[in-house]
Amino acid sequence: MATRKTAASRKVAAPARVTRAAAARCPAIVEASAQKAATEKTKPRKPLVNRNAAHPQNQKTGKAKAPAQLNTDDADREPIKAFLRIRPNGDTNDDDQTATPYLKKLSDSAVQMTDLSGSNRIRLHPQAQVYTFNHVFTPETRQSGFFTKTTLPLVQDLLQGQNGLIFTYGVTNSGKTYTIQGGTEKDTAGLLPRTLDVVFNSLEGLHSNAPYRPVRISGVERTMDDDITCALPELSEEKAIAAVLGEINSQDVDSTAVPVDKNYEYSIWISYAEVYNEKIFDLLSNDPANGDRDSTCATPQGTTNGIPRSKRIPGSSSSTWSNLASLASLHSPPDVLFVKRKALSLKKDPEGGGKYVAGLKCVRVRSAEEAKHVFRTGNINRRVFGTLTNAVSSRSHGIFTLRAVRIHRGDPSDVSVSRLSIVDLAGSERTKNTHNTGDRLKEAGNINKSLMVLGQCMEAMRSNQRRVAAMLAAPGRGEIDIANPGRGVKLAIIPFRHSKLTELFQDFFTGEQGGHAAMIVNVNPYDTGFDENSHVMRFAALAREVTTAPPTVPKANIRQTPTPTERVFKAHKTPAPNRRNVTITTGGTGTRKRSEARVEIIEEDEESDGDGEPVDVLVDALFEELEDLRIKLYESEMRCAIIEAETREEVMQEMEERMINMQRVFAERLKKAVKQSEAKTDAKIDMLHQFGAFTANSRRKTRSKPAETSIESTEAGSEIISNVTRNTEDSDEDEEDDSLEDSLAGFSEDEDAETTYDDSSTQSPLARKSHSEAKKGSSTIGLLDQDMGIDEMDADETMTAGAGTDFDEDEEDEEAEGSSAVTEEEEDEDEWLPDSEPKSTPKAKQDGKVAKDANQSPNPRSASGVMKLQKKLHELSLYADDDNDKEEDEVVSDIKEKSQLPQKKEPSKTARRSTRQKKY
Ligand SMILES: Nc1ncnc2c1ncn2[C@@H]1O[C@H](COP(=O)(O)OP(=O)(O)OP(=O)(O)O)[C@@H](O)[C@H]1O
Repeated sequence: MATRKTAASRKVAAPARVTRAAAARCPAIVEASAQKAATEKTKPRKPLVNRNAAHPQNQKTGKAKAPAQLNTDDADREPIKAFLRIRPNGDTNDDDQTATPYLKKLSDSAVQMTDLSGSNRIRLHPQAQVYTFNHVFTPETRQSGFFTKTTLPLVQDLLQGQNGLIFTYGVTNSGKTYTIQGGTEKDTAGLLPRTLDVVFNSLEGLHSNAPYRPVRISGVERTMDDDITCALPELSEEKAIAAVLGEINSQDVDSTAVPVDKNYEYSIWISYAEVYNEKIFDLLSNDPANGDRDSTCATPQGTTNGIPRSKRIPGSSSSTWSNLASLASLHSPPDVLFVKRKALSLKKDPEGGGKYVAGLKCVRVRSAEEAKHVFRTGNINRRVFGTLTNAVSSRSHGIFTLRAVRIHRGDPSDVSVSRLSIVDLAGSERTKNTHNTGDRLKEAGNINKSLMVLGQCMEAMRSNQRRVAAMLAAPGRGEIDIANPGRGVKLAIIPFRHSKLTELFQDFFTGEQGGHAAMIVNVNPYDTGFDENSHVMRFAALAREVTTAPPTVPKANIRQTPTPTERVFKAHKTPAPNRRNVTITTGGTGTRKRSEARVEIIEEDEESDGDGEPVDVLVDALFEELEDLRIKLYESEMRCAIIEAETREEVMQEMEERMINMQRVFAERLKKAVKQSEAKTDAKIDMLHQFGAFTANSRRKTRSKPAETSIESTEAGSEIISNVTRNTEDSDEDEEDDSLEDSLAGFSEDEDAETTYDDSSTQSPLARKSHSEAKKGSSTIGLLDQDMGIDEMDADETMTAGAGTDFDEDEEDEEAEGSSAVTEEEEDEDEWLPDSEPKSTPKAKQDGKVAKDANQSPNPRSASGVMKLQKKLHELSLYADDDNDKEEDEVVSDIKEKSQLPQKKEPSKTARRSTRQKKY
């Protein structure tokens, strides 16, 4: 057993003063300060004392021993153990089955938390954080395995006379209650029923009948009552109540047993309290003080205790649960059922530094079954008073305490009391997530306040422990002088008193007896509360650094008579009780008629503890102010989140509209560009067609032309074609030349010429169409050629646009002289066709006519044709877009050049005539 070293000095904190800056920031402080000053006029002000150090016995000496948490040089001090339990997904309907957890297990003792929300909000903390624990339990962990690792060592400590504390911490719906109480299915019993099983399994045959019962924190008193127990509901009643409240936990039995010292006999005692709205209530109380016969079940005649009497429930007993049980079986339940309870006060234990709940019922149990029954009874009360108003969430902190009184078999004066507290903390939650108002907001505020204070206590304890460790490490600075505290290490005040929850735990952290502490952090990684969960994780990280005093087994002071104040409440003036209305619905399933009953819950405030402790108004005011600011912060965070969401929505809509507009504009432009491109291509094809028509007319003549002329012309024609083709391809790409396309569209409509060129590189659909039409024209010409007995020319030959220019000129000249084209053509054919060929057959004439008709386009070599073509080329070049201007110009000039080329070389008409004559 570890012995504790004590420091020879202690610190007394300097009285708190209101600074000007603080007063300016916080008017409430000023007000509180004024109140305080008024109080001080009548009563001499006590300095604010570091309660951890202020033990009355120690004040007698000039130098006091250090508080428990200062003994950092003691190797036996151990940090609070922290276990993480990850809840599985999919137990509740509202869970998103496909959600990705934001928690990843890295090892048996580390997890990584990553915010997957993708929110752009500025966070105070990095998005991915690694947290370490003593052990990380995955969702697959079974209740039995979890119990063995986390709670069983504490049960063993309890039976060896050491104190223990285990509490669950986490946001709402993270599995705290499941961890402690268990589920309804087989093998899902929680750690509390398992603890009861193990305790009674281990104490088999070692039960004591000694008349001792535990009092206050760790005292015992001799009791006259042979059998102290509380009134419990009958099993039938319990089932009926379960029908009303809808819950019975798994009835599994854990068969584990731990070794115990057989030199002792043991008696086991249970208390069950809850802290609700910063008030402590006894969950096992069923006596008139908390809910008497007349007040919980009023008769129709008159009133009792100021509560109007309603219908009396036939056959019901006086207790709350029996009334509830009756409610379940009634055909006509009462209109209003009144239940009343009174808050209990905390009193300072004169034998230790901590506080105990005055009047809290402590029930002796002799078997695990009996203990579970008591626990279920307490749970009924907890649900009725605390959670009926919110069926899905625990709104109170449930504190279940098992006390083991050990009496030595050989020495009846060797009596000690150890305790194990199992605490189911209410879910920490933010107001913004629950949208609570009124009573719910107050509840949430109080829950958060007590958890916040718990965190602050941890923080202060950690920092004090660090400072003391640093001080002890420095030579010659091992003492804190009470007379001159400024010289020693300055320790922060641990704000235990600012919440009922921490006040209750104070003794555990700073008391003489010490103990082991474990914290279970419950997390639902599929929940949306990332921020809340990261807050929980940070709390766990903080708690792991806090150490508790090593457990001791001091002998209990045995008191002979019970203190009357613990049994009887003093008559005093209390504020008006707090009233809440709850509607309980029963039946509605199967044959049972559905009925509703209104339950009015009356909660009276506790008495003033009257222990004369100074209450620091300033610190209280600061805490209130802090709470106000916290709520305001949440509200503003919520407003910011709403504004952010709205702004995002607006921006998104605006962007969407713009995109739709852009899409429309681009679609229109694209349509127009396609149209224009096609028109442009058509225009160019028409131009080619004009040359093609000319070629077709001249083809026959070309064959008889001198070889050099033909070659020269062929090269020129090929060049034109390649230029035009290239330009046509380019023009396909050019889709945005509005004005050019418009003009060309008109141009294209005017022309209905056909083309004879055969170039498969043309890409546009319309061009292809024209191409196929041109092919038709070509085949017509081919037919003509065949009919005329001329071999079909190849493509190059067909495209020899300049080959027959001489003869075209002849035609033009002859036209100008008034001769018909047909006659001239015939003449020419007669002139140039070989002698073996028939000069002119009627069919050939007919086909020649057809060919002529098929080429109605203006002849580019006629004066008007050239002018027209030039005009159109000019238009084309005028409207050509900038990008294609150069190429268009090239083509245009090319065509012009080529069209002029023969003219330059053209011999005079007389010369040609003389040439012909010479030939013949
Ligand atoms: N480890 C688990 N395995 C299976 N189901 C679980 C587990 N943990 C929690 N659950 C289920 O999740 C739900 C919520 O759990 P529980 O009521 O224990 O949350 P809580 O943290 O106590 O919430 P509150 O703080 O609001 O009381 C319950 O339906 C419970 O059965």
